[in-house]
Amino acid sequence: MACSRNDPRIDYHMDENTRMSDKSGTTANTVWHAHKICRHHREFLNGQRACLLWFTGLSGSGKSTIAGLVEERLHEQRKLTYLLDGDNVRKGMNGDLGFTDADRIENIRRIGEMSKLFVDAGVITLSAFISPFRSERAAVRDLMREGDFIEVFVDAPLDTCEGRDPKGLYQRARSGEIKNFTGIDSPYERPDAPEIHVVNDGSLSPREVADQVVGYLRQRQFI
Ligand SMILES: Nc1ncnc2c1ncn2[C@@H]1O[C@H](COP(=O)(O)OS(=O)(=O)O)[C@@H](OP(=O)(O)O)[C@H]1O
Ligand SMILES: Nc1ncnc2c1ncn2[C@@H]1O[C@H](COP(=O)(O)OP(=O)(O)O)[C@@H](O)[C@H]1O
Repeated sequence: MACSRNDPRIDYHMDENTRMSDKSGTTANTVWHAHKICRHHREFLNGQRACLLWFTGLSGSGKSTIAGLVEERLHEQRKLTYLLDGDNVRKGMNGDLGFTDADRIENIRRIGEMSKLFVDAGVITLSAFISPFRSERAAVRDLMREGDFIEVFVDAPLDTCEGRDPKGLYQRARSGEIKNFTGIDSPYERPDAPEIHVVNDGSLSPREVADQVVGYLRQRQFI
């Protein structure tokens, strides 16, 4: 399917929002290069509207499970997706970061920038990270174009998460073996106004919860 420069469905103006943020000012002597092929061309090619689904919640709340099921549903509908997941990213690009507040802030900053690149590639991006601080989630939202950032609060009570404890981390945090564990001795700031708030306390199956997220995407015509 060709994408000509006369296609009325495409906004060919350079997207200001594809510029990387520079809070430190260290890129003052670099100049943004506007390439001919932009996000809109890639979305056209992919036959979809890109967005960022940002899953936040306690460890064990079900972020990975729900995000994975949502991705499967999208894949079945021939949508191009990519799922960035806390444990996986920390094994690679963010392998140098731990769980102090400062490291979590840097973790989310890098993931926000990376998510933005995926969205710019025209991909429906799913990012599943505890992302415990409101200010960092707001910073990622600010990186994105209005309407592209969909915050999904995976809400499960701490005692439910602790009861699941699939990796035995809560037990180790309670015994003091792991420090700065979210919900134990490190804070989790609940979202004030997430686009999607799913309660994943076990009263619904993961599939039913994932359906709520897919329903939102359908209702808002992302898919
Ligand atoms: N101290 C501490 N606190 C919270 N979580 C811990 C900790 N140490 C290791 N883990 C494991 O790391 C996963 C969370 O990584 P994230 O990158 O999502 O965390 S954060 O957003 O930077 O807060 C998290 O994965 P999930 O359980 O999938 O959330 C844990 O497996
Ligand atoms: N709705 C649910 N009902 C029962 N168990 C669930 C539900 N959602 C997730 N789980 C289970 O809870 C555990 C933690 O889920 P996970 O997706 O790894 O959470 P997170 O990524 O937030 O740490 C897993 O063992 C998963 O199978």
